[in-house]
Amino acid sequence: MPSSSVSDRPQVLVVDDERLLHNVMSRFLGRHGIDVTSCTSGPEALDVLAEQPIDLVLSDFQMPEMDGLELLAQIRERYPALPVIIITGYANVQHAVRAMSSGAVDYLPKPFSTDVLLERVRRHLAAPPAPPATNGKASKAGGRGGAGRSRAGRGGAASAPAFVGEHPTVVELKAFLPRLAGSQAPVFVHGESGTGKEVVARLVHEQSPRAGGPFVALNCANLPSELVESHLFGHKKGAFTGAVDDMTGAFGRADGGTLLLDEVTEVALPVQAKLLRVLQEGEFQRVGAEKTTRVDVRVVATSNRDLGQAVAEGLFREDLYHRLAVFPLHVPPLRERRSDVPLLADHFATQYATQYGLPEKTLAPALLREFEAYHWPGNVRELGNMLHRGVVLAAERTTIEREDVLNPFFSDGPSLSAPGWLDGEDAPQTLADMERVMILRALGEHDQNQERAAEQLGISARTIRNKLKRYREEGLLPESSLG
Ligand SMILES: Nc1ncnc2c1ncn2[C@@H]1O[C@H](COP(=O)(O)OP(=O)(O)OP(=O)(O)O)[C@@H](O)[C@H]1O
Repeated sequence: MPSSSVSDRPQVLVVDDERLLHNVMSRFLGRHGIDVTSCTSGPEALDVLAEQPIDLVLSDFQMPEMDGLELLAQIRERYPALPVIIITGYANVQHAVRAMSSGAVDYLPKPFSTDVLLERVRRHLAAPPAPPATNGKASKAGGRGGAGRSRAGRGGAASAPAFVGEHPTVVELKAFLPRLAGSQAPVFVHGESGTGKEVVARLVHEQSPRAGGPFVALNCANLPSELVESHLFGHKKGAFTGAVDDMTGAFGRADGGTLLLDEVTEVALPVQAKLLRVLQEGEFQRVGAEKTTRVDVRVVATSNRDLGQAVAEGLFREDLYHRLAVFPLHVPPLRERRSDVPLLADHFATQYATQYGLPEKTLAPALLREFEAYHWPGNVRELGNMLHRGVVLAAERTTIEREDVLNPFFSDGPSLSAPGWLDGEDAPQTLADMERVMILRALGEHDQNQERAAEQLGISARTIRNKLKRYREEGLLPESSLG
């Protein structure tokens, strides 16, 4: 069993009942400067954790004595900040979702390549194992100490964006990112405004070998047409009236890193030809320059238009489409992942309370229910804005009430009426679903007053009570809305 004799190397604990895997992992990770301690069961793992500092746990999901989830729960309790990666069966999305929602930082579907293993392990450790001077000491000093390593303190992770969400589509998207991030290929992120496309683009950068390089974002939709080229490629002094100095464009600034081209479909056709050239040849000409400039830039492009459709409409070059859409990703609208609303609401409540130095807050249960039924045309951005407002107006209170976010003075208040609530994948599929959504909405609108909600719906309050009881028994009400 490898020991922690080289104390400033990262220490990984592998828990798996397959011994063969131990040898492979410890030899492979050892060659990359990471020490591995292995054991074959959950109870043994807890003993190891009590005795020696560990920076990350890799545990199998299925084990005879104590399964990976049970071990995860024990670790969360004893060492809340210690990162745990769960190894799941191939394509077992349910296991993956359960692992992530139980607090695993990641999951690794079997079989995995050693490259993927190393990439995941490195990502979740405090810092890349090399150079050693930046790792070890600091990570050990701030190490477990009985409560695991601080997640926020893990190198790079503090500044890394978090794509909050546990809906299966979000879990799958997040699991897919590291696989494409390692390549050089362009990524195209499609999704409605405010769904988190830029967050995804930043994650691609953070998880790529370019993470140490610049991340430059350029919104192509906001640029005056005559300046698009300058902003993209830069210009020479005197290239046109107003070009009083040399200017480095976005491609130049992103050299060695990642360039986000937001709303790429808004770029005019002639400029699209130049974009194609940079993507194909890695070189471009600054406006007014004779020489070409070479750059090493990874492009992530986003749009809320369907690229294929933009091509069909003649707005977007087909060859550029094929260049960009090597990895086409779709970020679903929030109404198609409503189960993430409580989590996101919590995330923003904490974020803004911390920002303003206000007490921690939760949403009034009735308001949360309304949020869960709302169709969120502005997606996550809209939810974030509502919480920003709610936190500020709730001020010293610890509960955000309906009036805090839906004040009649606000242009979007006082109702979270949802004309589009029948749209989207999460929309009610059966009459029973629809009935449930309507009952919950009516209760939300009437401050949980069952008599008034019943009156609005033309049913008796007793029916509402009975239905609520059944929804609870069938687990159709989120925990958060039981209060
Ligand atoms: N899953 C998420 N977790 C945490 N914050 C999120 C998430 N998704 C979006 N946000 C936040 O919501 C806001 C909008 O996200 P973002 O700018 O990435 O959306 P977008 O799809 O790029 O929008 P647009 O198309 O309008 O540029 C940002 O403040 C972002 O940090």
